[in-house]
Amino acid sequence: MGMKAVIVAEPPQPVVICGPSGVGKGTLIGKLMKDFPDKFGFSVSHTTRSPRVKEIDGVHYHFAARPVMAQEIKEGKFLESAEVHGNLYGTSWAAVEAVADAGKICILDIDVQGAQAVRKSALKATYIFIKPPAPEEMELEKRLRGRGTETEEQIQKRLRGATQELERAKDSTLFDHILVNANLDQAYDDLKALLGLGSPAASAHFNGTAKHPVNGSKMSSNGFSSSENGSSPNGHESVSDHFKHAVGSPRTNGLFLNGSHQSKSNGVMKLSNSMSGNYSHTLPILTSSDLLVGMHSATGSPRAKGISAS
Ligand SMILES: Nc1nc2c(ncn2[C@@H]2O[C@H](COP(=O)(O)OP(=O)(O)O)[C@@H](O)[C@H]2O)c(=O)[nH]1
Ligand SMILES: Nc1ncnc2c1ncn2[C@@H]1O[C@H](COP(=O)(O)OP(=O)(O)O)[C@@H](O)[C@H]1O
Repeated sequence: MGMKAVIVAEPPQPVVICGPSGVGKGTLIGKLMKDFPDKFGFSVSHTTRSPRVKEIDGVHYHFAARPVMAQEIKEGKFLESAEVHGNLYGTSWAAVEAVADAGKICILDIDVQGAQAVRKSALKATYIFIKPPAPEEMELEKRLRGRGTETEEQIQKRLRGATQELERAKDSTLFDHILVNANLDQAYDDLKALLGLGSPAASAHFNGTAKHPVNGSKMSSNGFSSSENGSSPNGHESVSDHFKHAVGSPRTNGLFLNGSHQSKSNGVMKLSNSMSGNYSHTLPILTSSDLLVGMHSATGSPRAKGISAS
């Protein structure tokens, strides 16, 4: 029997996390990154807003001057960008590729406009909206004040934005899952379940399109810079096979793409030999049109073109 080259199956598609300011996105993502550092990678966005005290350039955000970022957006370096609360925010292609190249699942913390743009882009992803418990605006205000990172004016801007985001998410077909962050521990467990971490049953709807509201109740913690202890939750070992074998997902340059690829193509594509599993070749990235060929073909379709044994 002949050797068959297949596209390496890992990692599965990126996860887009949205939700109003103060709902706990950063906190939940921080926990996920801390408990599963080898599995998830954070897409470090660019922003023109000023860093908060504990924020580190290149870790939480790439803090950028507006003219520089605006220019880079023009040059096509961004997968999406949006004006949020009076500042520019954007996801660079490099940010998601860095995570994909590391073989990890990319987590994007972006606003609803960003999520809509990603939906329209070539990147294939799973979309989760995080909601506060009722009364929603009051809870957000309490959390934002508790976080203590914004001025009064900024808090007001965020609350106005929150009302809009909650409204937009309501009837939206954009999100695959809606998760209520009432109790933090519960919400984190729910998030892990949605991501297929924990119970095999949970992973089944990871790729589903049905809305999946999940509830919890209350508690608090910090985001990335939190001082939570290092104990990992249960479920670490029972990571679903879904994460190890993303069957049939087209992968180009480390990314899962839907339609036409917009920019960038200077990386390498990892291929593995189906006989040996983890044995991998690299080949120069193909052109966009080459990448589209066979995108919808099943796993295992031979992609012999350009393979160079390494
Ligand atoms: N479109 C888009 N939104 C982003 C990006 N990075 C962050 N955001 C969103 O911008 C909003 C403000 O983020 P941030 O300034 O960190 O404030 P916070 O939400 O109050 O913690 C949030 O809704 C983020 O999800 C990005 O790269 N693109
Ligand atoms: N379930 C929760 N209950 C109460 N407070 C929470 C909860 N989740 C997060 N927080 C707190 O709310 C504040 C905002 O959370 P953060 O993660 O910064 O939100 P976001 O990134 O969505 O703006 C933080 O001080 C955080 O500790």
